[in-house]
Amino acid sequence: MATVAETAAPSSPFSLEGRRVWVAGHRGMVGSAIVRRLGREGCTVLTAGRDRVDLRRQAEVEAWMDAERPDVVVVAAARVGGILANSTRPAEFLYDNLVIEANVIHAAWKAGVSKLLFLGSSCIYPRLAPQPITEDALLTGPLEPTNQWYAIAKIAGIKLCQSYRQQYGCDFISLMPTNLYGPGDNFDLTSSHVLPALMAKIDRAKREGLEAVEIWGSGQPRREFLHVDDLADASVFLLQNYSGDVPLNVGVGSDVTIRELAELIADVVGFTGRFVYDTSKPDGTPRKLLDVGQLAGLGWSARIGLRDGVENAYVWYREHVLRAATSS
Ligand SMILES: NC(=O)C1=CN([C@@H]2O[C@H](COP(=O)(O)OP(=O)(O)OC[C@H]3O[C@@H](n4cnc5c(N)ncnc54)[C@H](OP(=O)(O)O)[C@@H]3O)[C@@H](O)[C@H]2O)C=CC1
Ligand SMILES: C[C@H]1O[C@H](OP(=O)(O)OP(=O)(O)OC[C@H]2O[C@@H](n3cnc4c(=O)[nH]c(N)nc43)[C@H](O)[C@@H]2O)[C@@H](O)[C@@H](O)C1=O
Repeated sequence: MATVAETAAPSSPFSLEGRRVWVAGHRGMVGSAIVRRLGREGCTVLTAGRDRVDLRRQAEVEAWMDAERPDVVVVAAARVGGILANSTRPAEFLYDNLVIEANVIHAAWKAGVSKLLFLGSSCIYPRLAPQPITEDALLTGPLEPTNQWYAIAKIAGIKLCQSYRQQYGCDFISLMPTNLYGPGDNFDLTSSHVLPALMAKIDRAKREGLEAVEIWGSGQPRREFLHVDDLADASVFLLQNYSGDVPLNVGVGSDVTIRELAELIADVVGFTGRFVYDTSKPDGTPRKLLDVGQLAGLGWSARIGLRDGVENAYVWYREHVLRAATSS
């Protein structure tokens, strides 16, 4: 297989300067990080909250696109959640994601958008894909049952980008980020991913003098964690430097067990108690380490190490989530 570096790097970078860039989902963790990062590119950032445009409504999406005429679209809006939300709300994760991405991608084609970036997820790959997972593992085996609904929707998003490229020549690209964390994360224990959930639980245990913190599952699954500011930087880099139909992996290239993650967070927070494993909760996929060779070949690598990133996220959590909770 030819690498993307051989086939898809444009001869000159796509300039964002002076462009109108719509970040759909700008209030989310990823969307807000991409808005912050675009602040350095000399473009006009366009945003519309759910109150203005419900992305599940095709007519609202097309009216917004007609009125605002973006040159570039970033699809960072989605129904997102951790293992529990994914497995208990399958209809929302499948329907919302299918409809949002179909509406935005189709409207972008109709409006003649020059470049579109679609965000997928590492959960699109087969549950037992060989590690580290290369991009060509897509659709080679069964999905992880806990998030198959979301994965199917994200695979459809990739195929939409590829089909509009093939039939209409649209420069629509897809990125597959690994598990993300950072400022703007969701700390609600019923819908969050593991890193913010453990940060909130461990911080509470420290403040309330609790002896133990509950961890779902066995603690043995491995996960790769990318700081959202690195993901935002990769997104801008790939808007400028990538024009291919391969959905590109974005990660750090190394992973940790959930137990190791909990120990790291405990060290950052200053919690010295125990962990208790609730094995009635699902482990999910045993491992999903991304192969980031194609991205490195194009010239981008992550910069924020896990400890530094967790420290940064913890500062944000204390300033924005805890402070808001204690002042209300
Ligand atoms: N978080 C992670 O670990 C990972 C995320 N990703 C991908 O990154 C992208 C962004 O995720 P993340 O920032 O974490 O998610 P968030 O939940 O933080 O943000 C999602 C955004 O989408 C908006 N949105 C959802 N539904 C609608 C709708 N019907 N109409 C308008 N806006 C809507 C939300 O609006 P509102 O604020 O009004 O709710 C919110 O701003 C997603 O595509 C996700 O799949 C990929 C891999 C890992
Ligand atoms: C990004 C990715 O995120 C999702 O996949 P996931 O990685 O399995 O999700 P997660 O972060 O919620 O869990 C990771 C691991 O951690 C364990 N775990 C321990 N204790 C807690 C805990 O307290 N909360 C959570 N959520 N998990 C916990 C948990 O049991 C699991 O073993 C996809 O659904 C999909 O949305 C997707 O794309």
